[in-house]
Amino acid sequence: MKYLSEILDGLAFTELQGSADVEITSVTFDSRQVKPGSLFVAVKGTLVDGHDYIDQAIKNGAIAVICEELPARTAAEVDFLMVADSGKALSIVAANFHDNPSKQLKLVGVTGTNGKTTVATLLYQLFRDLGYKCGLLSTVENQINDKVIPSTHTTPDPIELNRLLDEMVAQGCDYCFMEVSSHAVAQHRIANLHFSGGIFTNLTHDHLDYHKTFDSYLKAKKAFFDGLPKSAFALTNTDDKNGNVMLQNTQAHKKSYGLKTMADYKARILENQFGGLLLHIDNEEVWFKMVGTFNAYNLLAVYATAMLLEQDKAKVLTSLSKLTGAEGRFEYIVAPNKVIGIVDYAHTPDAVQNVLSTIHDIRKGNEKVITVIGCGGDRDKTKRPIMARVASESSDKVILTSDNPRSEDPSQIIKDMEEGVDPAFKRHTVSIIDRREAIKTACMLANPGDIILVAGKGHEKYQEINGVKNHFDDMEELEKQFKDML
Ligand SMILES: CC(=O)N[C@H]1[C@@H](OP(=O)(O)OP(=O)(O)OC[C@H]2O[C@@H](n3ccc(=O)[nH]c3=O)[C@H](O)[C@@H]2O)O[C@H](CO)[C@@H](O)[C@@H]1O[C@H](C)C(=O)N[C@@H](C)C(=O)N[C@H](CCC(=O)O)C(=O)O
Ligand SMILES: Nc1ncnc2c1ncn2[C@@H]1O[C@H](COP(=O)(O)OP(=O)(O)OP(=O)(O)O)[C@@H](O)[C@H]1O
Ligand SMILES: N[C@H](CCC[C@H](N)C(=O)O)C(=O)O
Ligand SMILES: [Mg+2]
Repeated sequence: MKYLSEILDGLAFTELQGSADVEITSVTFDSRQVKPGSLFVAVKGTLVDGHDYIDQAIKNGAIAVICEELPARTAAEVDFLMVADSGKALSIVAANFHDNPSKQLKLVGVTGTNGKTTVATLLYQLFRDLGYKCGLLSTVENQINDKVIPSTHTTPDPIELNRLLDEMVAQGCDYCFMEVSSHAVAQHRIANLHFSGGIFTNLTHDHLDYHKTFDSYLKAKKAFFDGLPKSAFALTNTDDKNGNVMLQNTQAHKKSYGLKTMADYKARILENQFGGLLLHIDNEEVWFKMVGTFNAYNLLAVYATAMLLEQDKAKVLTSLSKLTGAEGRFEYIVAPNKVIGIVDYAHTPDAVQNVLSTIHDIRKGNEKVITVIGCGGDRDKTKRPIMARVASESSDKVILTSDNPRSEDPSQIIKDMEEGVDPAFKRHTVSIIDRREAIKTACMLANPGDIILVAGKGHEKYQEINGVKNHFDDMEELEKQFKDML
């Protein structure tokens, strides 16, 4: 419980109706979650306008409302505060309600199109191994020390986010490593958090359904770096085309990492094979368990962050060399007949390209590469033909299938993908709507030594069709098929 005046600290409001400094029991932006004594923040969303639910919030017991437009008639017993942007206001009141927990932790955010989960998870695993109490907020799961909390978003809403950070403080955490999605920046989910550092991995095509243009997608990512405080570090990948752009307007300490260009933290790949990576990193040669050039970038970003957080170099490299990263990222199994199955969360054109290039780099001879891939429904449609083109050009056989169709017709999603396949590659591309059947077919087509890539769903344990999430696990499907492959 907190007094309204405490929760409003730092919030600029233009008009106030009612003046009682009431006690607030909870803060919410969803009228359905309102309880007696709640502060309701009316936010204009992508589907509906929270202002239309103010009456319902009051009926459910709200005693204060923050909004951008005052309703025609306001209830006398309720405090109304008018603000320019309710989304921003929400992040301020959510942080105040929980006593600004981000200021009591060393909070490091990771942004970029690909690699956020991998980098944040490796940092969490590394700092746990170094003996610290830590939190993790990621696409796969949230963690507070060893407690696992299921995650619904890559970056939670401001209320959930501050609640989790508050619990981390209560559990004595020193650090929190979190993913910062572009949606989160655009929707002010991370506004008003105090970061000790920011990491940029890369920027390639994704989420154009939401951001409309690549430029506004870049601006959302950059806004995170622009907002970092002077005391923080801003660590960028200088090999990425937009790596230096990210640093242009930040007041944080500018730091860089890269494999190719001049950078503060450098690494070179000496060996890249199924068993792992041998890197020349900051003048040391170290074997890592993680595979592929993209993971060399992720490992280097993690190493640089650990150095910026003043950890011991030798301990960091020893610990990092043992880690395997997040679930469903280049996870592989080998069948009794030596067919290799890889599950990877590649769901952008660049990620598909990277994972297939890695497979080509590390396969021993001319083993066939069979790719099973789909694209999510109700998400960026423009990436569908490109993902299919990339997959067909870099595989010996491609099975186009369903990912999470959500509310869309799966056969239409597959048609959108087929449009991208060059006629020269059509012969080795088939479409099978049922993902289970698609994986089974890939296994039937594979000869000993061949490599099957099942892309797009990684760690996900469900397939969402028409609002229903049915149990589905790519690795489990591969394991079922592999058992009988003698
Ligand atoms: C498109 C999008 O990002 N939507 C997010 C957004 O919802 P919204 O504001 O559009 O919600 P809305 O349904 O229009 O409702 C508007 C307001 O009315 C309120 N309302 C609504 C109904 C009602 O009865 N009463 C009521 O008060 C709602 O609580 C809300 O405040 O804000 C919500 C709270 O933060 C999010 O849960 C929701 O995520 C949806 C479910 C989603 O799918 N988001 C994805 C695209 C997303 O955010 N992905 C990124 C990562 C992508 C990546 O990994 O790269 C993520 O960070 O997870
Ligand atoms: N540094 C990287 N550069 C390019 N591709 C990468 C990189 N790291 C991982 N990938 C590819 O992208 C996929 C997703 O990786 P990861 O989950 O770490 O990214 P993410 O940014 O968290 O994704 P999301 O936006 O869905 O949360 C991996 O399975 C791999 O195929
Ligand atoms: N975080 C990503 C996940 C995509 C994963 C893919 N399996 C899909 O459902 O589209 C997104 O929201 O776009
Ligand atoms: Mg992620």
